Amino acid sequence: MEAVKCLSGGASLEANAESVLRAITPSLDPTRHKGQAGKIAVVGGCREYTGAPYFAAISALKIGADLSHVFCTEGAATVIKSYSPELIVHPILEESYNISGVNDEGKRDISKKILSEFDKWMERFDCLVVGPGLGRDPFLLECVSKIMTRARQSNVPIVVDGDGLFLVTNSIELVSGYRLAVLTPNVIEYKRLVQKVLGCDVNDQNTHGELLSLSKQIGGVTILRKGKSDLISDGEKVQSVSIYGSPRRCGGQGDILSGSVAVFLSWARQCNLAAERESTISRTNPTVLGCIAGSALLRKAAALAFEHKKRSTLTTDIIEHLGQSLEAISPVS
Ligand SMILES: NC(=O)C1=CN([C@@H]2O[C@H](COP(=O)(O)OP(=O)(O)OC[C@H]3O[C@@H](n4cnc5c(N)ncnc54)[C@H](OP(=O)(O)O)[C@@H]3O)[C@@H](O)[C@H]2O)[C@@H](O)CC1
Ligand SMILES: Nc1ncnc2c1ncn2[C@@H]1O[C@H](COP(=O)(O)OP(=O)(O)OP(=O)(O)O)[C@@H](O)[C@H]1O
Ligand SMILES: [Mg+2]
Repeated sequence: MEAVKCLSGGASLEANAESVLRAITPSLDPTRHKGQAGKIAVVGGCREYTGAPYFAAISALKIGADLSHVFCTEGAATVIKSYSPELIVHPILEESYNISGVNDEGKRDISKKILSEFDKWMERFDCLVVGPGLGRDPFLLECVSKIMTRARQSNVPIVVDGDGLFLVTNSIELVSGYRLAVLTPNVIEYKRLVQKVLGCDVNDQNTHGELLSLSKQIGGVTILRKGKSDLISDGEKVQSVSIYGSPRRCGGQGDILSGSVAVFLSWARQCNLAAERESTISRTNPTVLGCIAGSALLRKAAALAFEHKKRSTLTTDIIEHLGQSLEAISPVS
């Protein structure tokens, strides 16, 4: 059966997400060492937000990544560490309010130090997630721009979400033409991107054409437009994931998605390299496969959590169902 079918024109076809999940999820081979199932880093976590980076990073582990790091501000680090001992937390980012008495030269030194701390780790990561709970502090965002540029130079894939999209929308050159970038905008983030990049308002009469144009205009980055159905495009075609999820719209579900996409795209890249037979999946862009798999798994976990918790379903309940949802599709043999 063809796992991924799609049309290149004005329509999208529902992706066969279960086949994608089965094809890219690696077996638990005893010869594999720690790290081979994925090393993910989330860049996010500031004075206001500690939940979002935690949701993204812990989701990556619950799906099956081996190591999950968080790069955040010092204040956020203690909080995130106390949520979970599983996460490796680096308190390296700085916000303006914390360095208000420092002159320009001092700020340049701090920025250099942040980058060199990050550099020690970067080449080890299979994917970065930039943005969950990052905040919008100008000094912090300037440092994160440099981190993204460095990741790009090293060909590390980047999933951009939340405040990372605020940064990228205002500095589109950070991702423009980078085929290993994935943008995961919600309704508002998508609207801002369309306005900035295409110079017009969102056109609900031409959803697919618009998504294709947006992706092409940014040089073929993959875009996952979140909504009632998730729409995914790398500028070649549009695919959708509409599996029934949950009617609860509690905050944090997008953060689960960004951590999940990071893991699945890393797996899809490994599996593409190893693929010998000419299947539809092996010919599909791994960033697109990662989006299809992440969207489908989140929706299945949300449906299961809702079955149990109904109106009181929270993001943490959905995270607890990620493993069970993946097991139902791709069981450990
Ligand atoms: N626990 C945590 O730490 C969490 C932290 N998070 C982090 O927060 C940061 C900012 O992210 P964000 O998504 O809140 O900001 P943004 O996109 O500017 O939206 C702001 C406003 O847009 C509106 N709005 C939203 N959806 C809409 C819709 N479908 N249709 C219509 N309107 C809609 C809505 O406006 P309102 O209804 O309040 O008028 C909303 O207030 C980011 O870093 C993220 O990672 C979150 O991940 C959550 C969990
Ligand atoms: N109207 C909807 N019906 C069904 N599922 C939806 C709907 N809107 C969003 N979703 C699902 O919830 C997931 C998160 O999308 P959402 O728009 O809530 O992201 P977000 O605003 O970035 O979330 P966060 O609060 O984490 O920032 C999407 O992958 C999508 O599958
Ligand atoms: Mg979000």
